[in-house]
Amino acid sequence: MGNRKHQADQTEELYGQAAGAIGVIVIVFGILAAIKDQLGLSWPATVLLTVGALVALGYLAWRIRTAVKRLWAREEQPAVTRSQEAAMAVEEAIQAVPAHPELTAALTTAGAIGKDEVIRADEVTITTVRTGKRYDFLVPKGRTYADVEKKLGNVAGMFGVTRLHTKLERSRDNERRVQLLVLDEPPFSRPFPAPTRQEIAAFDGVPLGHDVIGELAGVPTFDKASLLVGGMTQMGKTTLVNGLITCLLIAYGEFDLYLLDGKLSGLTRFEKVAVRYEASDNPAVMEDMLDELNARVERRYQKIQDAIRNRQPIPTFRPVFFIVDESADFFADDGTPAGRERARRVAEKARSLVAKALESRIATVMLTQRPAKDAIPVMVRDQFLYRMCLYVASEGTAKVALGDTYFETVAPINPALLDSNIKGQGVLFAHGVSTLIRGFNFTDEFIWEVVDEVYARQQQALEKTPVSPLKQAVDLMQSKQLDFIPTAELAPALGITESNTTEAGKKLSELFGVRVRASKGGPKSLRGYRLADLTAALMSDS
Ligand SMILES: Nc1ncnc2c1ncn2[C@@H]1O[C@H](COP(=O)(O)OP(=O)(O)OP(=O)(O)O)[C@@H](O)[C@H]1O
Repeated sequence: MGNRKHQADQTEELYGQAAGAIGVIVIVFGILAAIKDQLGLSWPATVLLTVGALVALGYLAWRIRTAVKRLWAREEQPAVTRSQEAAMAVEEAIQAVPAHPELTAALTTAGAIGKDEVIRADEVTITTVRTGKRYDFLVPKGRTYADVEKKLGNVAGMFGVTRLHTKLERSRDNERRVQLLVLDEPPFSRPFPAPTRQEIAAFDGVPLGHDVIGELAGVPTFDKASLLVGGMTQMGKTTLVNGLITCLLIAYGEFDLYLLDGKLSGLTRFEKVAVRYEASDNPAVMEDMLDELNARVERRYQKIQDAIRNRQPIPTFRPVFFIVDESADFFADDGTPAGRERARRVAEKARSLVAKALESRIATVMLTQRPAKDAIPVMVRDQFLYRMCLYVASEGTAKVALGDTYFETVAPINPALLDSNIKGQGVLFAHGVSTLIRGFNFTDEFIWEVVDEVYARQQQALEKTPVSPLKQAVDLMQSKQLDFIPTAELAPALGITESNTTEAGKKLSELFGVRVRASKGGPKSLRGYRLADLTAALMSDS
């Protein structure tokens, strides 16, 4: 039934098409006849001419249609095409250069680079150094060294080590370059030999210790800077500061050293070359030293003001280092009203001194084994530009030494995670950068040799100073081998005939022209002068 209907439909269509064809032929024939009639041509010529004209018209229509299409395409497509082209180019480039599998996986998982980014294998160099491996590579375009620095803890984890096992260095030539050191074993598992004089002298700044690969590390300068060192007892603070003073004596040029040895014997090796050395844990002694140094600051500021007023260049002052071992004791009070008042004064004077170090070139180094919140007043702590923390039991204690916001800084190192059995290691935080270092442990012989050399230099300089009442006093004491001379004995030697000791003291002060600390000394505890103080006054410029 369906078949028969289909056949009927086909026959019907055939009839329709035949009728249409007959119609078209009749029309064409009519048109050709009309043309023939008009042009007076023969039948073959009329047919050929008409076909030729129709073909030419069809070709023209085709040309116009393609031209219009191309024009539209050009207007609509460029943005899409270009971005597609760029994406294809990137993809091709990525496919062309293989990614470094280890670094790419570590950095993407750590979140230092994006999931769709890679570290190109041809931009990675891996070198084996004596303590581990150094990866030198470029982060993808649009990223910088800081992206890795911010995630250093996570990156270390990806290498199966801790933040303590890593060291990151930035390059001077390219913001994208990262130099990542990954240690094979915990830092400072093996001691590094103490540096030679040449190495210390060649260091660009003041070295404080070795870094984890055994290179010298420290601070660029102590000009306009002070250092606070915290760490639990027996962790190596005193050894570290002995190393620091030794390095300063070797390479920092001429400077005045004021030492307050709260541990009584921690800094004694340097007494010979110090302008003032006090072995005491008495806050009164601290206050007296602070008064002396603050007076120096005042004199220096006076000179700066005078220079500015007179439109003269600002004088360059001789650097001064005030080093206080076990400083927390000096801020403690004995519970009495007088003790509390003194503690308040000491804190204020210390704050003032550290704050004013900026222009007066007086740098303070304070060490404390009790970096508890109240051990060193916050107003004093806040003034230190450089911070160092050796092993402490908790992150909270580390914050006291390194600053309350330390753990929010870039790539911090937690001192509570240090191995307390490896003495002298600590976190140095300077100019926003944390470096794990281990202080030098110089032999006594090395330190004595350096001290003796500096002492000899100081004596030579002393001999060359022009004759003055101060110089006469120093010469007199040296010739008599006296460490202390009572006022009553010194005054007549310098031509003062006053018999009253107080008056004689005043006249001596006028004669010296600078403030020299008079103190009690000698077997009878008489008022007089110490050789160290007279020498210091003679040597110091202000
Ligand atoms: N860098 C180092 N290398 C090897 N040994 C060190 C180092 N630093 C310190 N030590 C050793 O650690 C011990 C403690 O050192 P030091 O007296 O300097 O510590 P400290 O923190 O000042 O102690 P305290 O606060 O109790 O006075 C000493 O025996 C010292 O020799």
